[in-house]
Amino acid sequence: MVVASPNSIQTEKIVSINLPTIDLSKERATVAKLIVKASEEYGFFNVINHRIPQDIIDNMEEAGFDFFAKPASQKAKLASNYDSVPLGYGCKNIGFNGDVGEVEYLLLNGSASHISKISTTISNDPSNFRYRVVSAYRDAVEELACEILELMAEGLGVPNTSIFTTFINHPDSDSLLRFNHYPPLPPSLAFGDHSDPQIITLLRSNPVSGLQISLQHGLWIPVLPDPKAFSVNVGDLLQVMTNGRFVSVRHRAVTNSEKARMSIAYFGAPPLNACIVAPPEMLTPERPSLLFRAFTWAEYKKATYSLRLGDTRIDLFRN
Ligand SMILES: C=C1C[C@]23C[C@@]1(O)CC[C@H]2[C@@]12CC[C@H](O)[C@@](C)(C(=O)O1)[C@H]2[C@@H]3C(=O)O
Ligand SMILES: O=C(O)CCC(=O)C(=O)O
Ligand SMILES: [Fe+2]
Repeated sequence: MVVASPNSIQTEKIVSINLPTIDLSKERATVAKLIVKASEEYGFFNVINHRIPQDIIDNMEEAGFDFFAKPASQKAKLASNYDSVPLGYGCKNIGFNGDVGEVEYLLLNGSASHISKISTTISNDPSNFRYRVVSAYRDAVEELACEILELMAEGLGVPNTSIFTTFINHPDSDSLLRFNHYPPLPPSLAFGDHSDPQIITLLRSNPVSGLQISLQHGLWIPVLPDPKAFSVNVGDLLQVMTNGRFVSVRHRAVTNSEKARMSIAYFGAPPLNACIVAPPEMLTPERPSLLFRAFTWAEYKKATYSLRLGDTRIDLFRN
């Protein structure tokens, strides 16, 4: 079905299709194959029966809504530029290079000092916020991300099935958590077209639409929120490590007039010094040579932050 896009989102077409939903409780080899197929065809899929306890999700969502309901002056105190990354609170500005949108966000990294600073400002019960809310959520989604990455390696036939998980399991992994809050506004672009630079993203939102993915230039597919599911998308690094078999899909978020939307994203990233390169098993008769040169996550991250949101940074690393 093709319908006209909202006026303020220019002239692109919005196309509805059913994206793959993968039931993690089904037979392992079948699940692994389905995940590989979805990662190749869409770079994006939903997982259900993920076994993350609902109270861990509810506590995190409640903390997010409580935070965004605070006065602007209080939230603004949490803006920070840590290690050249815009961590903490941001409103309408995305990154350092002039990208704007109707989103306010809270970006957290795993460092104890950062979460501890944020916790004392955000919550009257910092220890509860830090350990029982944020850390519990992060541990749970990280475990789910590892399960999915193991299934991907199995489905791809890579003998070392922990090839991807070792990066995000690592104590120095550079993973991030991000709350995005979209106020109810006439349909407009709130978080512009981009791909996620890391290995894998696990995203969920309250039951309000807004996320769209692009499989073909100019065609946008709305992703309907499913309260039972986590949305999973392939990041740039996983596209590189699968030698282009998996696609790091471009996506964006739009506002709607009726309801506020809040999404929570986990970006699974390797340690800064990790070397990113496709393993030999990814070389096939169809792709006999490496499409991307080897690089470290530090190099890739530097390129990411020096560019605009919508830039295709991965192209800088092609052979
Ligand atoms: C404009 C930018 C914001 C961003 C860093 C960048 O320079 C380009 C990529 C952006 C992005 C998109 C996915 C994630 O939300 C994010 C945290 C990331 O790792 O890359 C953001 C960055 C950000 O908002 O800091
Ligand atoms: O809010 C959303 O659905 C998308 C957010 C997103 O793409 C991001 O945080 O990188
Ligand atoms: Fe994203």
